[in-house]
Amino acid sequence: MTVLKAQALSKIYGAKSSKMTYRALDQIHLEVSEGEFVGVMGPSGSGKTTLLNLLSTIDQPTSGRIEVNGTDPSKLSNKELALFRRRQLGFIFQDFNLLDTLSMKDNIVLPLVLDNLKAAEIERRVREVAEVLGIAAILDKRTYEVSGGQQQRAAIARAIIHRPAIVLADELTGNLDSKAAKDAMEALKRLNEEQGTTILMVTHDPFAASYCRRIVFIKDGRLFSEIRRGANRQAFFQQILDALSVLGGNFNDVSPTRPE
Ligand SMILES: Nc1ncnc2c1ncn2[C@@H]1O[C@H](COP(=O)(O)OP(=O)(O)OP(=O)(O)O)[C@@H](O)[C@H]1O
Repeated sequence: MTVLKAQALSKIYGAKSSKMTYRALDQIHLEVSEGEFVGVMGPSGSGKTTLLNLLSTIDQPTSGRIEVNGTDPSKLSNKELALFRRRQLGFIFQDFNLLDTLSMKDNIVLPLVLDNLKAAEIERRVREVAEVLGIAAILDKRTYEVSGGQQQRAAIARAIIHRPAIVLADELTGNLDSKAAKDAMEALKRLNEEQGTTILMVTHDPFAASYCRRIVFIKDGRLFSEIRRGANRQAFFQQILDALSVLGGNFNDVSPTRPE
């Protein structure tokens, strides 16, 4: 089943009346099926953030259509859109976006509290996701008492606890050291393989990307190429580096020597 469908998506920044317009995305087609783990890569300025902002309904396309689970968010009222975002989408950010005043557990359960789930069901779900993400022991701690890696895994728990149709992640390993990045990616891989969580992740990082099952590359706002992982992640890592070198452009964060 197709969870996310983007058809002929274009984004032009700048007012139509002004001469200063910029075509950041040009006729992007992208379909993500249920249970897929898709990476989006491309040089700086290629349009990755713009694409993610459109898919996450933070911004609207200049032309083209988006559907998530059969719903076109542009047809929703503001109130319906807020509900749609809260129920159908899960977000993971580079800087975790956890609330410092709350415990890890209170951060994680926020989407369920907003949806008025029963306390016993909330408790059951938080235990379940904390177990999968290896953060059961730190649920009562605050952000400043745990590592960046643990914060990111708590943020992943918050992104999936309400069982969204798709999880959208933006440079989720960008603020993590290599060990924490590996832990976060292994956790996402487990969620994808064992629970069928559908994930779309924008990243600069070939190591993080090697955990995806499919990667689409964009350049100058257009789809450039696509690769799929076979059984071997190491081989896929090399394939990603090769694809990036063909793509060209500026990849400041690429570190091909990162330890496995
Ligand atoms: N609000 C805006 N107004 C005008 N131009 C913009 C705006 N946002 C982005 N752009 C331009 O659109 C292009 C795509 O930007 P975007 O941030 O989507 O790229 P990116 O691939 O995410 O880059 P990076 O990897 O550096 O984060 C860039 O040339 C950028 O300068």
